[in-house]
Amino acid sequence: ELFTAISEMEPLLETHKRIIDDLDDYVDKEEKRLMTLKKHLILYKREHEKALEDIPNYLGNPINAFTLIKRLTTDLDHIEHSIKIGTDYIKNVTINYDDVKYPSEEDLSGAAQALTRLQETYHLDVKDLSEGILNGVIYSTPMTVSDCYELGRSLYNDKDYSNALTWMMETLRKYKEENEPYPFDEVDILEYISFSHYMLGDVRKAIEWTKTLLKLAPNHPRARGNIPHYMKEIEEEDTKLKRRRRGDTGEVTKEKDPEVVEELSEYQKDRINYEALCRGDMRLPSYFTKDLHCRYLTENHPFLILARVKMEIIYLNPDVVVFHDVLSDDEIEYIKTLAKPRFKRAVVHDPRTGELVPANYRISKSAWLRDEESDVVSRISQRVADITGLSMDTAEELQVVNYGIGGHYEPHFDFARQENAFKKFSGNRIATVLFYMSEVAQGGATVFTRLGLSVFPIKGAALFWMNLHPSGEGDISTRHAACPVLRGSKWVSNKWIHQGGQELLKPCDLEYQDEAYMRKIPRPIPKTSR
Ligand SMILES: O=C(O)CCC(=O)C(=O)O
Ligand SMILES: [Fe+2]
Repeated sequence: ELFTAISEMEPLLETHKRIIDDLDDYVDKEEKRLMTLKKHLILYKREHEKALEDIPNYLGNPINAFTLIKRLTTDLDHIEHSIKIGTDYIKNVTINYDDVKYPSEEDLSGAAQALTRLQETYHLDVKDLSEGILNGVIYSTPMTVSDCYELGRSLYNDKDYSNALTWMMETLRKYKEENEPYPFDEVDILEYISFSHYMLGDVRKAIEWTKTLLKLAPNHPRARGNIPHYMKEIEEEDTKLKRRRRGDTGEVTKEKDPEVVEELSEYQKDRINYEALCRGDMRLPSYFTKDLHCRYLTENHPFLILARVKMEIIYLNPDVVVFHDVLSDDEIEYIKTLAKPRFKRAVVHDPRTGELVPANYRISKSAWLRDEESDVVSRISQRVADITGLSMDTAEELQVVNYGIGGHYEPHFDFARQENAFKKFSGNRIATVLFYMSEVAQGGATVFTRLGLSVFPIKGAALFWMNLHPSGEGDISTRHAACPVLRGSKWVSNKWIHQGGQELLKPCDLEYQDEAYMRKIPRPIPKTSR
């Protein structure tokens, strides 16, 4: 898949350029050929009109007689030849090359889902989006009618009927404004609209739109066939409703399981927080933020006395810290270059099978880098050890990540909740160091859904937090996510530190963590006006 990482999309621009050059050449040749044909045609028409004015006189002129015959013999051969060259040329034109990269249907569907994810998370207006407007600013060329149609179609095929409907309505709006030929027409758009309504359970709307369709195409076989089918469904629904009102449904109504409802609303709450945090629509109360501060980190390692690290405490209990300027631009470029050729689509643990599988809720590409393969990688590991005061003996390799269009990682814990999930490692993931290797033009924040904390990437900085309580139990308040990238390309790398080897070392500010149990986590305040 190319859509899962921006860096993988670069070769597509080369493909695009090649198609542009060849099409340019083709159109040029065709235009010249057609110009010649057109010139002949104009001449013929003019001559013919002249001839019709006075036929005997016209044909009586020997020159006219000759040119007419010529036109119908040799000229005709030339013209036929010219048309034939055209068709041969058309036949031989190829814009499908074997040696370049192409996106697949899966990429199209991934990119379509990414667009709707951005639309939903960042509350984007569909009309603005299709006109290429983001937050009131023009940021790309408007989408064409056919772009909107393909997007709607792809969403429909992915069974996302609600978004398919939104985009088909937008397609219809644009279609009516423009007057150009497309490989689809209004009837096709209307069919998607009515079907989407039907799939969403709104049969009445489905009928309404099918009737609009039938006005344009009275003999449309599917539409005609659907009307009685829809009518029957409405009738059945009405009788069911009447029976239910009379109380003679014969259905056994099950008691709702209160726990299931509870679980769902917890998830929904998390979801609402997640999206609001991604938009930067939450803030922490001032009684809490007043204790946050910046300082130089000089403890943990003698090296730090010489090269002090700028430390910004952005959350207390559990402590979330940003270390500034810990990676240089050169190191970042080096790491990116090393990782790129090894990129694979990020996978997650399937709790049912225990296998690693790609998932829609984690869209990115990543690669793992070992300390032994480069001085830069081992130097970074050493830096993590110096800064955190933790042992790297049992840490994972450096994971380099690039997010694609709308790339994200939905709320999760970095620690494992199953005993055997990290069997290769010594213990659970005690701490995370998340290096930001790029800024992100818009979106792409790291957010902590239970803390109400949004962190927007700063190139060269690292985010650090402990995933486990001192007891070794997972700290559920560390639930976090990577927000969808709205504009730009997001690069990060993860260094996950494990429990093994930390026994004798004192993790950073552990006293604070002990105190944490006593303190209540403040609830973030939603920003009322944006
Ligand atoms: O990219 C981010 O901001 C967070 C990534 C993350 O949480 C992870 O990879 O586990
Ligand atoms: Fe994470």
